[in-house]
Amino acid sequence: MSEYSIEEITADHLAHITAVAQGLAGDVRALVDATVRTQVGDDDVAAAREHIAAATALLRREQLPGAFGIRFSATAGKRNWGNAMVGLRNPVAPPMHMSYDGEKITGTVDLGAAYEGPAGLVHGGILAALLDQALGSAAENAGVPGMTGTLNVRYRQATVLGPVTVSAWLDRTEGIKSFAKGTVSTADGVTVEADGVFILPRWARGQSQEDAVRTVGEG
Ligand SMILES: CCCCCCCCCCCC(=O)SCCNC(=O)CCNC(=O)[C@H](O)C(C)(C)COP(=O)(O)OP(=O)(O)OC[C@H]1O[C@@H](n2cnc3c(N)ncnc32)[C@H](O)[C@@H]1OP(=O)(O)O
Repeated sequence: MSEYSIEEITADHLAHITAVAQGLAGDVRALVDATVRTQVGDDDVAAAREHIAAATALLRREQLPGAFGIRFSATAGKRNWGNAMVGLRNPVAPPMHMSYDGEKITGTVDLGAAYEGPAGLVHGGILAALLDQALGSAAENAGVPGMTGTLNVRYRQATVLGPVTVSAWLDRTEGIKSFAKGTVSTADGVTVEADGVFILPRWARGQSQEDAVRTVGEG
């Protein structure tokens, strides 16, 4: 799995690149929201597109050959900055901010117009993705990581666009299988429930638990 790598990084450099990455991703998220909601005329859209094309060309001057991958270092621990749900450097990620309280995980995220499904409501696929991430992270955090084998999602009531809380915890393990559960909540209460099976893949079995977390972990 060449997309996992280990690198040395100083605390100062980490602080610097964190700020740069968060700034850029935040700017692009703002651009996406502005794009969804803009009501300006054609001339302004054309002018904006020129600016966007110039910015894209600037960023393309030096690119990674592929995805960001997952990088480990002594200073930063695991950096999954390209992750589609939590990636610090990925403007597609809402992003969900994760916090850990023992084996319980809480993700907070503010879902704006870019995440709409039904009118004014969050797209169901986005909610499933957030739950996948949180449940997988709960298994990983409990030391029993795995790839998502099955994820069951029950949409109990509509999730209005806006602030959302995702909760996840490990329910039980059976050998190399971890069973995790979770919910999505808003001011309306629990809107979505999920349970999932996370499986340590064959190629990671036989490694130490620490190495398995390192090589299978993706959250
Ligand atoms: C570090 C941490 C991470 C941390 C994670 C952090 C957050 C992650 C969040 C994002 C998660 C993702 O998106 S992950 C990406 C989406 N998922 C994937 O791409 C997974 C693709 N699928 C696979 O790679 C594979 O099918 C696996 C790994 C799921 C299983 O393959 P395998 O390893 O060959 O499994 P195998 O030996 O045949 O079976 C082992 C046991 O699992 C059962 N089993 C096999 N497949 C499934 C299944 N889909 N659903 C249920 N159960 C299954 C079998 O019946 C068997 O049970 P028994 O007979 O032993 O009882």
